[in-house]
Amino acid sequence: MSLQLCTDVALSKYRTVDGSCNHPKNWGTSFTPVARILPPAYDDNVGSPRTRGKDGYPLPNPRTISSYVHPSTSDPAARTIMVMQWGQWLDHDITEFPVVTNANGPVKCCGPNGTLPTGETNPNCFPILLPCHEVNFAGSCMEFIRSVGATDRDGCLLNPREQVNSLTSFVDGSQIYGSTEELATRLRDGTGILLKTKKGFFLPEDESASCILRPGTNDYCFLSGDHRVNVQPGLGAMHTIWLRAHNSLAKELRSVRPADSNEEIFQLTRKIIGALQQVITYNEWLPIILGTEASKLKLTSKTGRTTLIPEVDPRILNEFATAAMRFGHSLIPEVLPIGSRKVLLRKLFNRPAEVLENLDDLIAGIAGVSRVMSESVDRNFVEEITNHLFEPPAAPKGRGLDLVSLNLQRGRDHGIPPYRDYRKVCGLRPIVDFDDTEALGPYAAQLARVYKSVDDIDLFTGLVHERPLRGAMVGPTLSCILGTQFYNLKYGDRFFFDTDDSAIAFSDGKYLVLLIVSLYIIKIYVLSIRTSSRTVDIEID
Ligand code: HEM
Ligand SMILES: [Ca+2]
Repeated sequence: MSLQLCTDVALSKYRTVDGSCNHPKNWGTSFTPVARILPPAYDDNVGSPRTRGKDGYPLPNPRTISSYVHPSTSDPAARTIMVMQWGQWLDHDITEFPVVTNANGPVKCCGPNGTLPTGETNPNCFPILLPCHEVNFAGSCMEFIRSVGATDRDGCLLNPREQVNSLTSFVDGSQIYGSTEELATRLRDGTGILLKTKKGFFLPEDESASCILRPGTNDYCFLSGDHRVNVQPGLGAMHTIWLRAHNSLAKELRSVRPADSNEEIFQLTRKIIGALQQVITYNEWLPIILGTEASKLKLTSKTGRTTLIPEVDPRILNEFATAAMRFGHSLIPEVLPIGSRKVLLRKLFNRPAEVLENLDDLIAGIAGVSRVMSESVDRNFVEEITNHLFEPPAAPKGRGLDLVSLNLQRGRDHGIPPYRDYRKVCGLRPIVDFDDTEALGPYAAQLARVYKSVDDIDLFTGLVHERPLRGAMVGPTLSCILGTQFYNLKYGDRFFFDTDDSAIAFSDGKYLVLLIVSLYIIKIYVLSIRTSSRTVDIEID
């Protein structure tokens, strides 16, 4: 986008599709490099993954860490599945690291049936070698390909290596509308005010996507503003709700504002829908995750107006996307309740069928009707994601993935320094040893089964070991990283929903209407985020 265009857009009331022209340095634009809290810790200081601990010995194998210190124990929280679901939905508005692909699509880094690769592989292959005696996976190799490295104008990798966020970092509903002009155009229908649907109510079809369809049915893979829409039906349900929300609001606005152009109606609707993402995230979700820290950091926005702080950098922090925000994987329940059924997640990955056939039951289940809850944020992750992630149907046993191993390997791929360093940045005291249960939580000693030194603990593993702060779901370092990111995404966003910038702001009357509409939506879909009191007897403290 040229400077000239940005100057024009600067006067506009509406966000660009790709997030450009929001920040003076164009930070937060899709397909640009992320920022970091700390410089990377690559083995060669340039871009090779971090694989060695402080004494030069190899770091423990990610799958060994996953098996030994992240057991699959269930520990439901006092929160409905919507707390998990909103987290994933929100994450898909703000972060996605594209991975390296080749001309035929995904790169294969392992041999057939999980055997070790033989011969030459793509230089970006970084597969997870499975430990001996692995019982849950067939073979000895789990697929993993490195994230795309950002390049300079000459096409050379940045030194040190940096990763790219393919989305607008702003909480702006880009998972609904797309983060590139090309996708945004593909998602709009011929009326000019609506988003494309199938039969008026469902997401349109993505013929190039691969998902699991039942033979002899009308199932199809979804197209949306974020391509991960098909990952699991709870997420597909959120995409469907917000697609419908856009279209019904646009029709309402059309009838009350006959003089406005179609473009004006579309953009106004998009602005309101984007604002609602922020209202729910900042006023409902973050206070649940961060407790009183959310108001201490001035993240909640219930009265008054937000003043932009131009020095605040709204880019996504690498540590946030590779480790901190992935705390949400600990919230994932074993089953999704759908009507009277409780369906194991392994049977739901990449299957759009439940969204197409049982949307209402799916939403009711996520909203807590069947009393299946999100899991607590802790070192435990359900087996559905540690032993059966994306397991192909009817394949021989052990062909899935382990999300915890992927998270750890991704952190090393990105050269993320160890947990210890982030305690320091967040003003916390150093870890003493593996008996330091105050720093590392009640299971500190078990970390010694895999790590040689407390200085080597991977950021992701350290963060989910922390004891939650009082009234919050997360511990101190996790709260610090999440808090910093969401502060930056509020005070560095020229279009934050309650901005005091009169060129952009909703008028006082409209601001009030916005809060009322959001309350209505929260009531229907998200109110259930709040403790569903009768089921709850577990205090997180
Ligand atoms: C059933 C639900 C979920 C599934 C199946 C899932 C699956 C995945 C997978 C496969 C990845 C990529 C791993 C890699 O190769 O690096 C990922 C990344 C991620 N997940 Fe999840 N996830 C789920 C829920 C959540 C939730 C609830 C949150 C947050 C509250 C979350 C936050 C993230 C983040 C921030 C990333 C990094 C995305 C990026 O920047 O590329 N996920 N997830
Ligand atoms: Ca976004």
